[in-house]
Amino acid sequence: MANYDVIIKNGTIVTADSIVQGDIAIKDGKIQEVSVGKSIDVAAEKEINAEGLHILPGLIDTHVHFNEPGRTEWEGLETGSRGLAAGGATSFFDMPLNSTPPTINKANLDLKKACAEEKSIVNPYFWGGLVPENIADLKELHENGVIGFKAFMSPSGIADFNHVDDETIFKGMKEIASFGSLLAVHAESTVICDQLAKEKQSQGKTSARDFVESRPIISEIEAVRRIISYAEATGCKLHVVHASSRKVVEVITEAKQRGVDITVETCPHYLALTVKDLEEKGGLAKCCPPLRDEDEVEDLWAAVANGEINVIASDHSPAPASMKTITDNYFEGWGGISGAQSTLNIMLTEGHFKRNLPLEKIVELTATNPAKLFGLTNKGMIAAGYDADLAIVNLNESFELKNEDLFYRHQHSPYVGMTFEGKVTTTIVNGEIVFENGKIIAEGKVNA
Ligand SMILES: NC(=O)N[C@H]1NC(=O)NC1=O
Ligand SMILES: [Zn+2]
Ligand SMILES: [Zn+2]
Repeated sequence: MANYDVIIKNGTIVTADSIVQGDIAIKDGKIQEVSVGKSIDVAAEKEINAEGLHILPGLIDTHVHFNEPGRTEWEGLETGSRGLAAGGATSFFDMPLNSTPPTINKANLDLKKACAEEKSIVNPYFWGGLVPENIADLKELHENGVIGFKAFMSPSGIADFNHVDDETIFKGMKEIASFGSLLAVHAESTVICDQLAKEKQSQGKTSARDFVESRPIISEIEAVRRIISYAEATGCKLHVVHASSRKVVEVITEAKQRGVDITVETCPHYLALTVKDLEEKGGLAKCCPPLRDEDEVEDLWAAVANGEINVIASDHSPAPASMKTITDNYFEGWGGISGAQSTLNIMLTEGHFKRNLPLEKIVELTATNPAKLFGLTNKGMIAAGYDADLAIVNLNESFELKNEDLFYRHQHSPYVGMTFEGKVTTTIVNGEIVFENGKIIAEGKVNA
């Protein structure tokens, strides 16, 4: 009789504060024992030899758009969660848009939960939406387990998910504060972006550079400053998603120092791609806020290294290839990066290997902080009692990402063609191996 379900032997165990050599024993979906310096010699149903491999807490991707139900032809819970598993992620927080209906009331949340229950091969969590029409629904969404609320301060690109006016922000934040949840914001200034876009388009200026100039860093800063004021006026906890520049992060850091309860996310694309990629790759590299120039990328890495960023998340927001094709007008075509499978690859290649970012820091930003900030008390850590959500990585293996490696509904990504150092060999979710040596092996799931 096996005492454990799985034992991972002789791996290099990476947490947010240490790197040690040891064994990990798993039973009933939980880490039962982590043994450093002494092997666990107990029978197990499955033994994984992790000699020469690194074991990280599975990534918790706090920002994905899996678009199901209703827009599954763009991306779905099955394909999206497979992409995550292949990239070493074991949990995700799905955004309230671009599914139809959007997650703006309990009935819609229930629909999404049912889809995820049936199809996701990693742990699903959900954001609720804050839109001008649903302040009365926020409390019930909170009581039904949403992670927090997401609002757009500028148009979302989706007809059934309206962006918030200032009055909605204020009322919504007051309401969210009353039951102790938090608001995540897409912070770009509607006025600045709309006016600049109109000017550009009326002059026939529609290049990649024109598009980027129509959504300048100051537009993010204006929106972030405004929302910080509302946070201070209402006492609502705030999380700013996808900051594209350290200049945006600095405004947040200054507010933190004043005692504002605020955190900030950035995404791999702002750390690995530039306007040049937008020019060369076209729609594949289009997103909002847009990619910035090289000096901004270096500054953002400095912010990551210095602890000014709380969370790295993918903002995976794909669309069919036809919607990502841009011929000459960059104001057309879907804005959203297809990238959930590559977050760890980018953090390892561009962060650890190229810029000496410690592995512990990568774990902190992709797993430990997300778990702590959003109340996932059993996740984001490798220690006895925690959920057995793990990514096993071979840091000595490199590979070039190919379209056919992607598990998404649409096999494209701006990261295709990049050579990554470090490859995920195995992903374990709640003690079950869901991905191993290039293959999804989750049992009992749709088409697994
Ligand atoms: N609706 C949606 O997914 N929007 C996302 N895409 C993007 O590039 N930025 C976003 O906020
Ligand atoms: Zn956004
Ligand atoms: Zn998003």
